[in-house]
Amino acid sequence: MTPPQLVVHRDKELMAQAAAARLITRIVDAQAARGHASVVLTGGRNGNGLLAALAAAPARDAVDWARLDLWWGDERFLPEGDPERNITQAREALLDAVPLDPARVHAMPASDGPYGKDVDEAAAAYAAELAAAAGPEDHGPVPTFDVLMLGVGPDTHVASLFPELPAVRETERTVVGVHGAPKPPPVRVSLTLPAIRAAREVWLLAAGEDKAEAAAIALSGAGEIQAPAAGAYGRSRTLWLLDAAAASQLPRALYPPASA
Ligand SMILES: O=C(O)[C@H](O)[C@@H](O)[C@H](O)[C@H](O)COP(=O)(O)O
Repeated sequence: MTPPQLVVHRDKELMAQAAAARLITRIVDAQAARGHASVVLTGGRNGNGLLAALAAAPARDAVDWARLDLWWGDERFLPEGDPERNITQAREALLDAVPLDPARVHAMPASDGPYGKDVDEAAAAYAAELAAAAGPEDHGPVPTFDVLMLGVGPDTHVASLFPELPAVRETERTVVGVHGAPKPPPVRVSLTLPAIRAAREVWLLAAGEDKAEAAAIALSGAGEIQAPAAGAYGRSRTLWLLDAAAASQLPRALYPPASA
C-alpha cells in the first residue's frame, strides 16, 4: 500500500484547476513514455469540475487525445444518454470538446444496452473488456491505468463502493453490479478495490465541508469495509486532493503545513 500524500488547495475552484493541470502533465508524460495513456474517470461534482477545468485550460492541446484510453470507476445504471449517467456528464464537461478516439472511450453499459436490466451481466461484460485490454506487462485482468480518479462521498464511499455493502468486500472480481446503493440511483456498476489498486496513481478528490469528516476518517486508519476510501490506493502513488474545507478536520499530523 502506498501511503497517501495530501495536497490542500484554498477552494474547490483552485483545486479543480490545479488537478486539471496535474492530469494534463501526467497524460503527456505517459504518452511520451509509452505512446499512450489511460485514465479512469469518476462521477460526481468534483470529478466533473476537474473535467470542466481541463476543458478550459489552454494546455489541454498538449494532450494527444486520440492516444488516450478512458475508463470509468463507476456508472449509474440508467438508459444511454440519461443526464444522470456519469458519462453523459463527462461528455458535457469535456469529452465532446476534444478529439478522442471513440474506440478508446470505454463506457460502462447502460440499462437499455445489450444486457438489458441485468446489471450483473453488464458488470461482467465490463470486466471482460478490461481483461481484454490488459497486456502481459500488467499484473492481472486489468490494465495498469496511469491515473484513476475517485470522488469521495460524505460517507467515505468511492466509485459505487459504499460502506459495508457487498461490493466493497469483493476480492476476486474486478467489476460488480451494485444493488441498493444509498446514493441514487440504487443500481450501479462499479470497479472493485482490487481493480482500483491496479492503477499506477489513484487520486481522491474531496471538496467542501461535507467531506471533512469522511476525509478525516479515511485518513486516520479506518478499515476499508467501513470506510471504502481508505482502501483506495495506487501502485506507485495515492494522492488526496482536497480543498481547505474538506481538510478542516484532518488530524494535525497529517495536514501538510505548507499548503492552503
Ligand atoms: O456516481 C457517482 O455518484 C460517483 O462516482 C460517486 O462515487 C461520487 O464520486 C461521490 O459521490 C462524490 O461525489 P461529489 O464529488 O459530487 O461529492
